[in-house]
Amino acid sequence: MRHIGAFSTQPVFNVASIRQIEKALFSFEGNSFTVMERAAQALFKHIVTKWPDAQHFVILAGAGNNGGDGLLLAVLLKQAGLQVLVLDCAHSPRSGDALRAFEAAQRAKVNVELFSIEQVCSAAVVVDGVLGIGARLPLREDLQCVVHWINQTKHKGAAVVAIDLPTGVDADTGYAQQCVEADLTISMVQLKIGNLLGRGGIAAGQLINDSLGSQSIMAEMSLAGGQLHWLDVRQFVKQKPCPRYLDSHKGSYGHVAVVGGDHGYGGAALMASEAASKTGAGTVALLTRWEHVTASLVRNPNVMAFDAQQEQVLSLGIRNHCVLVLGPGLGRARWGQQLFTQMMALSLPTVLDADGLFWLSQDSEVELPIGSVITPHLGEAARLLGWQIEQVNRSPIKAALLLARRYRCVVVLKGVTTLVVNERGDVYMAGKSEPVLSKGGSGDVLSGMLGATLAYYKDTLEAALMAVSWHNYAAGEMAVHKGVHCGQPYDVLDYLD
Ligand SMILES: NC(=O)C1=CN([C@@H]2O[C@H](COP(=O)(O)OP(=O)(O)OC[C@H]3O[C@@H](n4cnc5c(N)ncnc54)[C@H](O)[C@@H]3O)[C@@H](O)[C@H]2O)[C@@H](O)CC1
Ligand SMILES: Nc1ncnc2c1ncn2[C@@H]1O[C@H](COP(=O)(O)OP(=O)(O)O)[C@@H](O)[C@H]1O
Ligand SMILES: [K+]
Repeated sequence: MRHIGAFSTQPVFNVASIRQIEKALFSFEGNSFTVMERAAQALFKHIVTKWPDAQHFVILAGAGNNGGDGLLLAVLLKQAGLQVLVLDCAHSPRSGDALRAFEAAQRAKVNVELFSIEQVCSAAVVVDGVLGIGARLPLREDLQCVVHWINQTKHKGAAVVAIDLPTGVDADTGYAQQCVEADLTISMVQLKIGNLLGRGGIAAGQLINDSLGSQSIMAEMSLAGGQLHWLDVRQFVKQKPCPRYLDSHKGSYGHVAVVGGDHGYGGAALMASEAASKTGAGTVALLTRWEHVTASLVRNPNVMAFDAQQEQVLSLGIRNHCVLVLGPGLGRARWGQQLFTQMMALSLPTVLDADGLFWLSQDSEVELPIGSVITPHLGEAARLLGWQIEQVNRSPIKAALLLARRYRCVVVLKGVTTLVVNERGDVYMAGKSEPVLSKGGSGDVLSGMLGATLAYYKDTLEAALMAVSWHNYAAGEMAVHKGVHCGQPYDVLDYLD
């Protein structure tokens, strides 16, 4: 556990660290098979708790220890008087604990058949014990058939449980081309990156981690990849994004200046400024094209709207100790470029988003002001790094870390699960899939929210985590009330209270 402000987060590990923890756990317990037995008990407990009426189970078991867990689970289900069939997917001989588990299943007279794509399945629950953290991708062709069969079975109505992680997901990155789509994933020992990020985060379904007793031995271990954290958005939002106190005034909550909105893109700047205000900034100014000033005043009279080209705007709209949100709708023409240069020269903590990131990528000399945050999506991160988008998709943590070090700032790498990373190398993963956010404008709202939290919190990382969590959580609430199609990016702001 790590504490950020009043909140705790869960540690997440790469495969190398999980192997280290497992090794320590095996030596603490005296042998590894005991741990596999405990894994099977944990699986049994979680599955019968979730599906108390299920009578019929099918378990797909691979050659490794993930299959071993599945085989021992089959023994427990049989002993409980339930119907269970193991479909054997091992195309190499079993050894070690996996072999012992297979022998235990045979002794218990568990029904084991060789997997065939023609197999008809009427089970209520199908368990994926094909591959765990030992998987090397791409999947061999026969295992691709197994994955396809499991997903087809799910479409016919069975519930799917993945042991440790869905087969087909890369445990170190969450990347997958074809993978099992689980309803429930029971992660063993500790959370892995692949349980949370990218395709892996979606394919996991509901995620439970069972530490199998590893918690107590981890305190003394120094682990590679120990800087990774999972943040439960629901826990973070117990505190309002910018909590208000009784003896406060507008100056207590800081000033945010949103800069952007070239011709055609006024909406982006309007949404960002509205977001800053509704998130709780004390005062908000919008510096935009004069054509957008009236629209802003009509929609949000609380936001001071200025023509960015007027000389005196700098003294009116931008104040000492204020935070800038630079980029929403800034555009890639001369107007945007000039504003970018002018604003960077002020050395104020800045949220750099959208076209602000474009201008950043065009100028290798720029140094970001202290306390700044950049908010790229995968494409913007790829442009800043000179990578292909697919490269960022496959290695998002590496990409975010490189950006945080290069620009000496906090990086919010946006996606279904968003990464928040600082220069020191702390990595936070936050958010669950909210397809209602997959609409132009969602990023603009987030950048405005970030402006407000950055003005409020002393700690830049905490500010970023607060905005990202609230954005994701409020989107979920908004989707319930307005629907995933009708809900608009700015509607998120009605669910912050
Ligand atoms: N006592 C134990 O050993 C414990 C094991 N655990 C389980 O063990 C798993 C790790 O076990 P393993 O290290 O045996 O790894 P896996 O069970 O993930 O699989 C390794 C096997 O799959 C094969 N394989 C890998 N990639 C493949 C591909 N693309 N196509 C075809 N075959 C492929 C390998 O050659 C090897 O035979 C964890 O995920 C977890 O489920 C945990 O439950 C903790 C306790
Ligand atoms: N399916 C999704 N699940 C969760 N969050 C999402 C999803 N789709 C988009 N988002 C979030 O919405 C925002 C989109 O930002 P961005 O791509 O910059 O949009 P825009 O530039 O159009 O405003 C990000 O915060 C991203 O994390
Ligand atoms: K699995």
